[in-house]
Amino acid sequence: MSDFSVRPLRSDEDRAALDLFRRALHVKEMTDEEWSAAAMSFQPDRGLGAFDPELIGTVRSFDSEVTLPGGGTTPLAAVSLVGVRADRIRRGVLTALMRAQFEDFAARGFPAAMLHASEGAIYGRFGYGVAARGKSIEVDRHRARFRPEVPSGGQISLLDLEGTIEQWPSLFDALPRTRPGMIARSPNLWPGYVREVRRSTTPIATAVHQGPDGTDGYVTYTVERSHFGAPAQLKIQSFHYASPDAFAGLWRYLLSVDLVDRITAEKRPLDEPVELLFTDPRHAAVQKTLDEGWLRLVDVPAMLDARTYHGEPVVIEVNDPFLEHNSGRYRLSEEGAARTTDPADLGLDADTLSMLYLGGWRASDLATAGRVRATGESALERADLLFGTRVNPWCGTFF
Ligand SMILES: CC(=O)SCCNC(=O)CCNC(=O)[C@H](O)C(C)(C)COP(=O)(O)OP(=O)(O)OC[C@H]1O[C@@H](n2cnc3c(N)ncnc32)[C@H](O)[C@@H]1OP(=O)(O)O
Repeated sequence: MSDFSVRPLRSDEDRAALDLFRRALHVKEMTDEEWSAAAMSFQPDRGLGAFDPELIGTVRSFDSEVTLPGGGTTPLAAVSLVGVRADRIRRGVLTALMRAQFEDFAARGFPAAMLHASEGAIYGRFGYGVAARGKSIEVDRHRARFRPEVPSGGQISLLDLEGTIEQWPSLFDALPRTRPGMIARSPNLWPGYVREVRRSTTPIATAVHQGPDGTDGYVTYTVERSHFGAPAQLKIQSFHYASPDAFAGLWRYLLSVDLVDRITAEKRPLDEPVELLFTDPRHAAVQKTLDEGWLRLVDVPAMLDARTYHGEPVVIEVNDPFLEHNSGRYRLSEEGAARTTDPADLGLDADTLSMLYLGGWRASDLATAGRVRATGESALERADLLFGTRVNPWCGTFF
């Protein structure tokens, strides 16, 4: 066990911390020019470093808010840039950084945190769970045909690169965040996206859909092929919409783009019905499903009380060894959530609670995998209904 301490990073240490993170992901350090652009993405005072006395590990976060089941929102700390120097791993550095970061979130009034994980085995021990999953899809453009009842959609207009960059934030912000798990995009996020767009070697296009009440959806994409005449792939990068008309209208547009063979999208909501647009649903194939958002309930009682529930009450017993003050029994009902001494219907660990919380998994399925311990079938049936949501959770923003 090495000796190290954790403290907030000073702003003059931010560049070294970002380079440390990049090296941990096997990416080269930044040039001066890259750093001056990257620095704009940093929310001040949100980095932590581990020192021995050199900088050996780092974590960062920025302020956001997340949509909850029932439509409410709550402040969320979005966690990113997690890395430990390769010669200092597996000595508890990340564990110490996670602990300090949760203390910081509690002090700042963030009851929940979210991240996208580089590997699936890292974060469960800290109470993060796969709260949202996404699917990668591929549409065969030459064979897919729209079913007759699919809405025809409204008017589509294309933005040029500068229009995309300028209008992107307002396009995103104007659309409702309808799914549990969707987060607000901090102004700090956009410079990073803009850098990627400008660096892209293929043109990035944004198609905007106009419904009866104005803009109600957009899709950003690029088309790639290895050489002229080779099969071309249209890659969807962002796709947000507020109505079935916009969803169908944008898909109609995508299939109309010339010189394209396949259309692909990654990490789309699991229940987004792309295949149901086509006469043969197999022409929209699901390639894989992946974790899309890892959630941590930092303040379990506050978060349990912040979402809505349906049906008969359930008492859960939460085991949270990393944030022990969250452990205990909670009664969940349509009236809300409160600590209780009543006997528990279900027992589960904090990471599993995160998986249930946004409605992305059923308690019954988690019980089948041994992640939920239930007193009986009726407890599971009640819990399935209680935690269930109308639509699947989805974060929809990479950070
Ligand atoms: C949100 C994001 O930014 S995701 C990006 C995460 N960063 C990376 O993937 C970069 C490369 N990896 C790293 O920098 C480091 O290996 C980290 C950050 C993943 C882990 O840091 P470490 O300081 O080694 O973690 P720490 O020593 O605290 O490990 C705690 C426990 O988690 C386990 N663990 C840590 N990383 C991993 C992993 N990648 N796979 C499996 N288990 C892991 C350890 O074995 C240890 O288990 P134990 O308590 O049973 O002994």
